[in-house]
Amino acid sequence: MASALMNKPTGKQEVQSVRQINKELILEVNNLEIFYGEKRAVNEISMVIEKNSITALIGPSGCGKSTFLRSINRMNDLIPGARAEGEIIYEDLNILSEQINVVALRKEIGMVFQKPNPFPKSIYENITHALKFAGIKKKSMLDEIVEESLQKAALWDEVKDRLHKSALSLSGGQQQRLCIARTIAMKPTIMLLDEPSSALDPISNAKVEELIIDLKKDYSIIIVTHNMQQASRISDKTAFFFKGDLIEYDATEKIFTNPSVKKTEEYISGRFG
Ligand SMILES: Nc1ncnc2c1ncn2[C@@H]1O[C@H](COP(=O)(O)OP(=O)(O)OP(=O)(O)O)[C@@H](O)[C@H]1O
Repeated sequence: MASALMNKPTGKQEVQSVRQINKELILEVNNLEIFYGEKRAVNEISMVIEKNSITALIGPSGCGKSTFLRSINRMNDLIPGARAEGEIIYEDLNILSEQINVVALRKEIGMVFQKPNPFPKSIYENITHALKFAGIKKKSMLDEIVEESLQKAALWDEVKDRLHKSALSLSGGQQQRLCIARTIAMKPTIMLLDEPSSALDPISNAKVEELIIDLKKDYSIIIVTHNMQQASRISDKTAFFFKGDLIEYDATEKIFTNPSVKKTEEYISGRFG
C-alpha cells in the first residue's frame, strides 16, 4: 500500500525514511508547522489520530483548523506560498515528503468541503468521473461502485430512480451526501470533513451527522466544526486549537465536561469565539 503513494524514484532521490506507527493509529503528527509566506498559521503541533474514530477540530475562526486539515492530504500545496515543516506519518511514510504522489494520496485521504460542490453532471457521473479517470471503464463495475457508494452515503434509496438526473437537482443535504459518496467511491482510508454540515438546514445536518457516525466503522474521520454541540455529539476525540496552537487534545467527553486547560474551558463555555 505505502509504495503506491511514492513517486517513482528518479535517480539520486533520497530514500524515504520509513517510521512504523502503532497499528491502532492512522496518523502521527510530529512538530507540524504550516506557513503562508512568512506568517506561521500552525505552530509545532504534535498529536496522534486513532483509526476508525471521529476526531473533531474546534477553535475560533482563524486558529488554523482548516490549514491543518488541508495539510493532511496536501491540499495546501495548491496555495502559492504555503509550506509545511515537521511530519505527518501515514502508512509508515511522511505525507509531507516530496516523494509522495499527491494524486494517489488524495484518493486515500479524501476531503469534503463546507459547501456541497457536485459537478454539474448527473448523479451517476459525479461518482464515476474520477473512477473513469483512474482507468475503471467497465459499466458493470461502475454501476456496482455507484450503488455501493450511494448506499454507504445513505443516499441510494433517495436517488436510485434518478441516477441520470442532474446532481444540481438535489437538495443541499443530498448534494453533500453525494459529495461524501464521491469520496467513498475512491475507497479512502481517511475522510477529512471541513464543516460539512454548516451550510445545511437542521434536518439535513442531522442526516449528515448520522451518516458520519455510521462511516467511522469503515473510515477514520477528521472533522472541522464550529458547532460544539456537533463535536460533542459525534466525535470520540476533540482537539482545541487557538491562534495556531493545539491547546488541548483529549477524549471528547473530557474536553466538554472537565477540560484540563483554562483556555479550553473558556472557549467551550462560550466566553470567546
Ligand atoms: N490561503 C491563505 N493565504 C494566506 N493566509 C491564509 C490562507 N488561508 C488561511 N490563512 C491564514 O491562516 C490562519 C489560519 O486560517 P484557517 O483558515 O486555517 O483557520 P480556521 O481555524 O480554519 O478558521 P475558520 O474557522 O474561520 O475556517 C489565519 O490567520 C488565516 O488568515
